[in-house]
Amino acid sequence: MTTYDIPKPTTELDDAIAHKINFKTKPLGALGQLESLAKQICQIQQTLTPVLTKPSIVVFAADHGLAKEGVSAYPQEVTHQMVLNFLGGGAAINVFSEQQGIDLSIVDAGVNFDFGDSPNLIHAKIAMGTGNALVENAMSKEQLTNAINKGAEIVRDIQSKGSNIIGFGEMGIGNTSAASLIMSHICQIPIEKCVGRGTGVDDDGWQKKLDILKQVQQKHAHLADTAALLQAVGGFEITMMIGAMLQAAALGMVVLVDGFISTSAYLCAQTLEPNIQHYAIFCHQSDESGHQQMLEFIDADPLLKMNLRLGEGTGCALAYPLLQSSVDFINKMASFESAGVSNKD
Ligand SMILES: O=C(O)c1ccc[n+]([C@@H]2O[C@H](COP(=O)([O-])O)[C@@H](O)[C@H]2O)c1
Ligand SMILES: Cc1cc2nc[nH]c2cc1C
Repeated sequence: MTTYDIPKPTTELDDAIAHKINFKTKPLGALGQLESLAKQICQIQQTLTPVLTKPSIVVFAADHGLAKEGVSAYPQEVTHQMVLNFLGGGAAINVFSEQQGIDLSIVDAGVNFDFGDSPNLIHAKIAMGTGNALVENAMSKEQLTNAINKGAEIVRDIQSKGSNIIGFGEMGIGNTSAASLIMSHICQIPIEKCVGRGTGVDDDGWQKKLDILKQVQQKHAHLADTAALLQAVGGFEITMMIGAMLQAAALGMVVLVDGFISTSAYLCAQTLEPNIQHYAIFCHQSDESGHQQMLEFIDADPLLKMNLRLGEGTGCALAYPLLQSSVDFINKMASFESAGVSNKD
């Protein structure tokens, strides 16, 4: 599997960054998490004057063979119907990204539908959905490689148009099942702690989902590495997102991670290239029950906790103004010296 050379940002500017933040006109540390965010963005961009240019959100969409086992509260055709909704401008992510001035692209990574051309649609279909992981591998090795490479190519294109910050969203009926299986394997947490209600299955639906995912785990009991895991149970949107996240970090972009599924892709990316952690910002803690433990596993400090469980990159769009505030305060706030305010001794 292709991997990317992601440099650890140098620590050369760390003292100057800390000094700049600490001497703003505020009690020491009083801007809380906004300060660590500003520091991280300065480190990523290796500057004391960071900028966010052409913020972008990419929604990767795909269908899952496992959906036919009844692991979701909604039917599989909702995946393509929601893609049409994204293209028509009517989904939550359309509303929030427009509100924040964020460019939105929708990627057909493997939806079971033939879309025509549309200004915001990127055609990257690997297949009309994955194989049913209960009975076969979700994807072939070649499909895995193609998905990773395509994700990277999409990000290179977005970066070449001037973007230095990119949010990763997704849409795919059944994809909380794939994400739970990924989480269980990488975090070594029993599957019952990783399975949540997704789009809203009831108690019986949750039990059925758990039973099926246990059977999937038995079917794919021996997985050599992350590539084998993705081949066995991954989704095309999740896999393409991994290639995209790795490429974004390799290009020195700010990587915005959304909810449960987006973080499962990040888990794989971090397993492949641990240095991606320096570039990633975790936008929110989803209401999906496993997300908290997933975030704890990677020691992430999410910006928002709003009981969202939508996906689509909505958490990225909602968190974006906080990133803008962190960049603005470090660039625009007066220092004790420039404003003539007395500092503590
Ligand atoms: O982002 C999240 O944390 C999140 C949590 C629960 C559900 N979702 C969305 O719901 C869909 C998957 O749910 P399900 O029940 O079909 O597995 C998929 O389109 C996701 O974008 C997203
Ligand atoms: C309607 C609907 C919208 C979504 N957006 C992301 N996942 C979704 C799942 C459903 C069911």
